[in-house]
Parts: sequence; C-alpha cells; structure tokens
Amino acid sequence: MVVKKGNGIQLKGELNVPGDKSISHRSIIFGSLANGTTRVRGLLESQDCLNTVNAFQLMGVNIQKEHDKDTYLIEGVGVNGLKEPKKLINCGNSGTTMRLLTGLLASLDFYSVLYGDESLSNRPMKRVIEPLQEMGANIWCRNKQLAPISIKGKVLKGINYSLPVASAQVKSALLLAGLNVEEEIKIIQPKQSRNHTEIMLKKFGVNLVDDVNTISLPGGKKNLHAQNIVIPGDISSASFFIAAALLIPNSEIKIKNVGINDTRSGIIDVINKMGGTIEFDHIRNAEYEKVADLTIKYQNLKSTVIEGDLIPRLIDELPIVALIASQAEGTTIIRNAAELRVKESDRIKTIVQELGKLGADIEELPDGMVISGPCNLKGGVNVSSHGDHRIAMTLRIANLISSEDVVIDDLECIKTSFPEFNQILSSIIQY
Ligand SMILES: O=C(O)C1=C[C@@H](OP(=O)(O)O)[C@@H](O)[C@H](O)C1
Ligand SMILES: C=C(OP(=O)(O)O)C(=O)O
Repeated sequence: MVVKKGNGIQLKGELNVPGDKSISHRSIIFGSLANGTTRVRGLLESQDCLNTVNAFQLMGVNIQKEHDKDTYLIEGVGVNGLKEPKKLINCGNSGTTMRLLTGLLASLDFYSVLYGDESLSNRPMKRVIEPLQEMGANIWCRNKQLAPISIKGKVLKGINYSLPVASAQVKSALLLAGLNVEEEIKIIQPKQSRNHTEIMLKKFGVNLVDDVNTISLPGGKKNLHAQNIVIPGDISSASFFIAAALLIPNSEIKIKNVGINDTRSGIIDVINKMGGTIEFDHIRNAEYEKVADLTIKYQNLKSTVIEGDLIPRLIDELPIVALIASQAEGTTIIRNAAELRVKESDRIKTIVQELGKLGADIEELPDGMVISGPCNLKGGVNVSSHGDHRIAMTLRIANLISSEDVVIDDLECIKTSFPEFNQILSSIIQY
C-alpha cells in the first residue's frame, strides 16, 4: 500500500467557488434577448464568459456591472432587437460561446462572423452547422466543419432532430435558433446532457416541453421576460478542491453554494461508487437550479467503472477524476468518453501523457482510460497543460500530492473558467 502524500500540508476551511460557467453564458444570452432589464448576481467573470458579454455588447446590448455590487444589469433588446455587429465576434477559447451563438445568429436577419483561438479553430462545428443547414441556414466555414464561421441569418424551418452525441451545446444552439421559427423544434438526445438552457428558457417564460430525452419547443415567435438570476457556484470548479480534500490526509473543507443539478453532479455519484462520502447541507432550490453546501474530508477510495449515462453528467470533471482514480485502490475504467478528445485539448491524450510523466499508472483507450492505483506520484518533472484550463488545474492539484515539485508550463489558461483558482486554493492550504 502506497502512502498518499500531502507533503505536510492539509486543506481546511470554508470557501465559495465562482458562478457556474454554463449558467453564466445562458444568463447573458437570455438576458440580452429578453424584454426589460435582467439582473444577474454571481456571474462568472472568466475569459469565456467575458467573450459572451463582448459578443452581445457588439450587437448593441447594454451590459454593465452595478457599481460596487456583485450584479450585472443586462438591458434586453428582445429576440429580434440585436444589431448587426460591425466587427468579427471573438469567441476566444469558448466552445459554448461559438456553438450557442451560431444557433442564435442563424435565425437573425444580419451578417456575422465568429472566430476563436487556435484550440477553438480546431474543434468540430459540423455538429451545429449540419442541423442548422437542415433548417435552411446560410452558414459558411472552413473545410465545411471548422471556425471561422460566417452566417447570413434568415427565416428558418422547424426540425425533428436526433442528436448523434449528447451535447448540451448542440441542443442549446437549436433551441436558440428556434426562438425565431414558426415551426416546432423537436430534439431527441441519446443521453441526458446538462439542462440549463431548458430550465432558463422556462424561467424567461418560454413554453417548452422537456421530457428527459425529448425536448419540444413549439413554433411561433417567442417573447422572453427579463428575470432576476442568482448563479450557483460551479460544480466543475469545485471538483478540483473536492479532489484535493479527498486526497490530502487530514483535510476537511466546506464548499458553500454549489450547483448540484442532477445533469451535472456525476462526480458526486462517482465518489460514492468509490466508497467515499460527501455531506450535503442546506439543500435548496435557487431559481429552479438545485444548490447545496458540500463538506469533503480526506478518505480512502476504491476503483470503479465510469461509463454510459454518467459520462455527460461529469464530462468536464474527467481529468480530475483520473487523478482521483490514480490514488484509489484497484483499476478504474473510464469509457464511452470519446467526447473528451474534442475539448480544449484531446483530454484523453493530454491527461494520460501528463499524469503518466508524474508516475501515474494510466493508459489510453479509444474512448477513455484505464487507471490503476494507488500510486506514488513522484513529480520532479516538467509537465504541460497544453493550454487547457482543466488540465492545468488537475496538474496543480497533482503537484500537491507529488513527492517532488511539478513545473507546469502554462497556468495562464486557468482564467478561461476560474481566474480565482490559485488564490482560493492558497486560502485553504495549511502548513
Ligand atoms: O453547454 C455547455 O455549457 C457545455 C456543454 C458541454 O459541452 P458539449 O455540449 O460539447 O458536451 C461542456 O463540456 C462544456 O464545458 C459546457
Ligand atoms: C469544454 C469546456 O468548455 P467549452 O466547450 O465551452 O470550451 C470546458 O469548460 O471544459
């Protein structure tokens, strides 16, 4: 039995994680499309979400932070009130910004161009472009599948579409296009993916039928009514601290106000399957999204199998789950997760490569990985985040449990989703 290391440190205390990234993007989008002023508390001010804010400002929406307060005010212009942007829209590193906007802009009567950084320029866009073209959209892009994307919006037809992959971004793109369509939009998903768009559309007063794997948006122009939104803490950001507390001896932390929507809480199920316990307090419903305070203590874990319906419920957490598995007793298998290959990096390849350099027993599968533990992470090497925020944060936690220091090439990319990551981590480390 290998002894897990915390290098003499432990994690203690209470913390809050910043607002949920998926819900933040959607608040900006629906707030901009509503009639009236939407107030958003706890918006995630990460680079990805700021790119969405900039996009709507370019299309004439007044979005401002209230002086000295944690609240953004969005003066909605109505579904047809956006103006043609005079500049190209920079989506940066954000797949959510690019895919959701492609859907929305396909049905609005003006010309626009979306582009992104090198990583985003290599991520698949055919998955949104193809069904939108089936609805009649005018969209052009590089090699018929990659950004930059040019759109000349027009009146679209309805669609009855079975998604080939369980993607919340594709589902949301079609629903956004559907806000301006006279016919029904019906989407059948192979597995349940995050449902924040469905929840928020209903909150803004749109009549939508959402029956687990079938979503129907009736035809006709929609009117969205401005709302007050309070954004829960992001469980994907929390997962790095959850992992650190589970793996570092004598740790005990409480993460307050975390969103635990069932379509996002797969990591909790996995920890339970590994024999671990996370305590939930003060479970409540904030604007249709479930929220709780989570207490996590150091504990011994065993291996498990992660597959099937669980995968979309923890897709962004799989890099940090791989690190947890490297410290659990036995062989953990992750499969049905080929989607990891088309994120900010090929996350199967990058996590296997980088945790492997630290000494983890980890192998690649075409659609996942096999990890045996517990293993002593030796560290003492240079590793790369590959410019991917979730790989960077996983390696930062791996550094805490490695015998020798790990040098990570690029930590700047963390600002994509979690600019306060280092500061919050430092605040709970005790020596
Ligand atoms: O809709 C969203 O907000 C997201 C959906 C997921 O992507 P896919 O839709 O590609 O599965 C996820 O990985 C991404 O971080 C955010
Ligand atoms: C995949 C992610 O985001 P996006 O697709 O929006 O770039 C992520 O945040 O891990």
